[in-house]
Amino acid sequence: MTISTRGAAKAPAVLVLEDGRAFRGRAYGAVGETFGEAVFSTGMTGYQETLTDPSYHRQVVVMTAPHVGNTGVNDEDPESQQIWVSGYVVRDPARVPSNWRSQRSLDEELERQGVVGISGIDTRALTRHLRERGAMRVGIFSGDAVADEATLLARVLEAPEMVGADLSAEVATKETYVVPAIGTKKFTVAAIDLGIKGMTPHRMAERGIEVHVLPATATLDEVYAVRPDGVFFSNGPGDPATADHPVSVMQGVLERKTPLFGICFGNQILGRALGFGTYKLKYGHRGINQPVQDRTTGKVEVTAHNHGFAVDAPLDKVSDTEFGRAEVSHVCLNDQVVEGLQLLDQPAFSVQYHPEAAAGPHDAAYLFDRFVSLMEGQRA
Ligand SMILES: NC(=O)CC[C@H](N)C(=O)O
Repeated sequence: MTISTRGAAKAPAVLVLEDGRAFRGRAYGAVGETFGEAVFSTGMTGYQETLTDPSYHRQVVVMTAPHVGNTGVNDEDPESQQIWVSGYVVRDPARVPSNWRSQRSLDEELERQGVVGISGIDTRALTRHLRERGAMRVGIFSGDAVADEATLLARVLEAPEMVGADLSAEVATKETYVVPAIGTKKFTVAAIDLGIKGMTPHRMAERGIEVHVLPATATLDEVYAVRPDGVFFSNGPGDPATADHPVSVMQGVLERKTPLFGICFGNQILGRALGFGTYKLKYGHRGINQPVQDRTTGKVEVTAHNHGFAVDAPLDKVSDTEFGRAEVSHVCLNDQVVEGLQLLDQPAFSVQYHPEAAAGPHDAAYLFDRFVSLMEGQRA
């Protein structure tokens, strides 16, 4: 076996936060420069699913797990056609990937896709900094891009902020495509792609749903042209306060009382469609072990998260909205953030986290069955 020396051969690199704090390490993946919002993920597995989740577009992901890349990269696990993170930060990359499914190393894959990363920095110190000061803009510079810190800081300060970013159209499909039902087809769902992960239509297909995945720009007429039994709004990058078009399409779906399900960005859009606000969390929830309570059953589930914004809805009362009574159905037990909404007078609900999570945990998979029940109820 050849022990790779790639990591050792890599160029010096520096990570500069917008408040001036800097960390020095070595290049990881592509050499060059990149910018984004610095966020940390606490997942110890599932790095391929993280990297290819379109919701991470324009974010530089800091892995709190110290050892990343151990199982290499395969062509089966990605959630989309490409890596979407704008940069990647790891403490100690695996020098030798080891897994029967591995086809190449993570370092090679990042390089192949032109994703600039940095390794060998104190990711604990960086994470604590982000936890105390909040998510902020960052730049990673390696090779010829390295310059004095004042120059690099000025470049970071020129990069766009996440607040106010309207990004769904940049990551969503341009053309409608269909994911066929597995086995007997029972339902048709129109899924609005705001940055959808591949596993989401798959989880529906497993339940006999034929999924028509529509571009983010789809109109209400285009949604109803597929004659849907249910409408789904996906996860996606950016600030939900900018998502005016999907909000108005969703309001049209709610007026028609078609069964509706939303995940993550889709939950924020339901919040807005009902008249609630959204706000930016200090540093967000990203990882695969977040405790959420389903208040409709009292059960606690361990769940996968990736959100930097949240819905501002009252936890302690039923709200009267334009579309009838609504309540907070799920809440995060770490910080009481709203993690789900449901309407009481019509078949619509959403969650802020990821029941489709390919890398697990799968505690929340029942939510897809809930969506099926709503569509069954409509037919009865
Ligand atoms: N995964 C998502 O859909 C994220 C939604 C939104 N971009 C947020 O950060 O909160």
